[in-house]
Amino acid sequence: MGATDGYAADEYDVVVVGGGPTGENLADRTAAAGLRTVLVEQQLVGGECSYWACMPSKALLRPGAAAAHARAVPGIEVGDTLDAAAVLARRDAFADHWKDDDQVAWLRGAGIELVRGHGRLVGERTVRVDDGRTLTARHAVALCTGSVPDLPDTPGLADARPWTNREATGATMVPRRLAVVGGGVVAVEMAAAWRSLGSEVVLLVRGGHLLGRMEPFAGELVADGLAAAGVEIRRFTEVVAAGRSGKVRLTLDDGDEIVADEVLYATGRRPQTADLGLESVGLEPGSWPAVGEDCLVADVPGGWLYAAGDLNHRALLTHQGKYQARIAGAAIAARARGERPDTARWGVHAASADPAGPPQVVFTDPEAASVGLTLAAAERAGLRVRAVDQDLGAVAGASLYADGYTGRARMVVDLDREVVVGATFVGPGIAELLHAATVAVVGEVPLARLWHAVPAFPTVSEVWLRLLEAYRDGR
Ligand SMILES: Cc1cc2nc3c(=O)[nH]c(=O)nc-3n(C[C@H](O)[C@H](O)[C@H](O)COP(=O)(O)OP(=O)(O)OC[C@H]3O[C@@H](n4cnc5c(N)ncnc54)[C@H](O)[C@@H]3O)c2cc1C
Ligand SMILES: NC(=O)c1ccc[n+]([C@@H]2O[C@H](COP(=O)([O-])OP(=O)(O)OC[C@H]3O[C@@H](n4cnc5c(N)ncnc54)[C@H](O)[C@@H]3O)[C@@H](O)[C@H]2O)c1
Repeated sequence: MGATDGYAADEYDVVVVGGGPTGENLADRTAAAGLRTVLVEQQLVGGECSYWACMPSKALLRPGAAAAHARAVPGIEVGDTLDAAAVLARRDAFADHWKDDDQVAWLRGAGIELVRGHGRLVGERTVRVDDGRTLTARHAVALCTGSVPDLPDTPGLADARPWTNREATGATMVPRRLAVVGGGVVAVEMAAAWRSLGSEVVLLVRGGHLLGRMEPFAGELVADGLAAAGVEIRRFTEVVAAGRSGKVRLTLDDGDEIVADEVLYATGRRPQTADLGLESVGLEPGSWPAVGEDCLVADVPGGWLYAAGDLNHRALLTHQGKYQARIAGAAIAARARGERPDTARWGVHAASADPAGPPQVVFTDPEAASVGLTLAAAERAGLRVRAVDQDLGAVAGASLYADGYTGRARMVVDLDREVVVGATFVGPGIAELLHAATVAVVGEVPLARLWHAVPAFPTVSEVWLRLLEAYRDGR
C-alpha cells in the first residue's frame, strides 16, 4: 500500500488485531470518528461468535425448543423427532457457510482496511503481520483476539480427539452417543441441542451444580429440563483418563467407563494471547491483560494499548465485547482529540455494565436468563439485600404459553437504595423478559417508580407485578 494523506505506508491511526464481534465494532467506532483504521484477522472476519459459537449454536437449539413449546399446547401435532438434515442445513446458513464475504463487504463499506494474517505486537504502537507487513499506529493498538477452549491435561485426551465448541457447533453428523464434560453454558446448551437432534447424551459434571455463575435454582431447573429431555446427568464426576479405539472411552474417578461416539469438552476458555507478542511490551504471554474501565491496558504506559472482548476476561459474551468496543473506540477517539476520557462509573468511556453484572441468556429449555448480581454476589459485595422469588407458572401469560409451565423468577433488591440490583428468570421463552430487567438494573430505577411500569395482561412479564407485590407485602 502506498502513502496517503500524509500517512507513511502501513501507518494508521488505529490498528485492531482480531476481527471478531469486538474487533469489528471497535474498528467501526474509530473509523466513524475519522481515524484511519486497519483490522488484522487471521481467519474469518466475524470471529468465533459468527461461525463456531453464538450463531450456529442458537440455530441448533431453536428447533428443539420450538418443538417442545408446541408440544406443550394441546391441539398441535408435533412429531417426536426433528429433521436433523434440515436443522443442520439451517445452521450452515446461519454460519454463512463459514465464509466471511458479507462481513468483509461490511468492513469495506465502513471504511476499514482489512489485512489478512496473524498479527503480533513487536513494540510500542507496532504490529507485525505474518505476511511481512509492519503496521504502525499513531494513536492506538486494540487487541481483540478473543479466547480459545481450555482443555484439562487428562491423560490420553488428545488421543480421544475431543470436540471443542468448533466441532460441537459445526458437526455434519448427529453422533449416536455424545459425552459432554463440563457444567457451564456451552455444556448445557450443546447437551440440549444434540439431544434434541437424537443423540444419547451423558453430561459429566465435576461439581454438584450446573451454571455456577447464576442463582442456584437456574442450574436446577435447567438440569430438570435436560433430564426430562433424556440427558443423563452425572454429578461429582471427573474424567481421569481418556482414549479412543474406534469409540471414545472415558474412565471416571469412580472407576466407571463411558463409551461414546464423541466427547465434547466444554471446560472453559483461555485467552488467545500466547502468540501475540505481549512480551514485547512487558506483558506475560498467555495471560488475560488487565484493563481499566475504558479497556486501556493497565500495565503498559503511554495510553496506546487497549484490550477488549473475551480477551480481557471482564465478561465472555458477544454483546459485552461489542459494548466494550463502543466504549474503547470512543475513548481512543477522545484521546486522539487530546481530550481526557470520562471513566467515572457510567461515564461515556467506562464499561460499567460489566461489573454491574452483564445480561446473559442460556438458550436451553427452559431458558435461564440473568442480569446484575445474584443474591450471593450482592451479599459478597457487602450490600444489604433481599431476594424476592415468584413462581413463573402462576402468571396468566405463562399458563397460556404452555400447559404445565414451570419456571421461577427472582429479584434481588438493594434495601438501602430500594433498587433492583439483580434479576433471574428461568422458564420456557423467557429470554425476551431480560431486557426490561437490564433497564431496571442499569437505570437504577427506584421500586416506587417501577410500580408505574405496568406489564401488559396476559404476558409472562406480569411476573414483574407479582415480584413487586411480594416485595411490598414482605413475602
Ligand atoms: C459454543 C459457544 C456459544 C456461545 N454463545 C454465545 C451467545 O449465545 N451469546 C453470547 O453473547 N456469547 C456467546 N458465546 C461467547 C462469544 O462467542 C464470545 O464472547 C465472543 O465470540 C467474543 O468475541 P471476541 O471478538 O472478543 O473474540 P472472538 O469471537 O474469539 O474473535 C477473535 C478473533 O481474533 C482473531 N485472532 C486471534 N488472534 C489473532 C492474531 N494474533 N492475529 C489476527 N487475528 C487474530 C480470531 O481469528 C478471531 O476471529 C458463546 C461461546 C461459545 C464457545
Ligand atoms: N448463551 C450464552 O450466552 C453463551 C453460550 C455459550 C458460551 N457462552 C460464554 O462462553 C464462555 C465459555 O463457556 P464454557 O461453558 O466453556 O465455560 P464456563 O466457564 O461457563 O464453564 C466451564 C465448566 O467446566 C467445568 N470444568 C472446568 N474444568 C473442568 C475439568 N477439568 N473437568 C470437568 N469440568 C471442568 C467448570 O466447573 C464449569 O462448569 C462462558 O463464559 C459463557 O459466558 C455464553
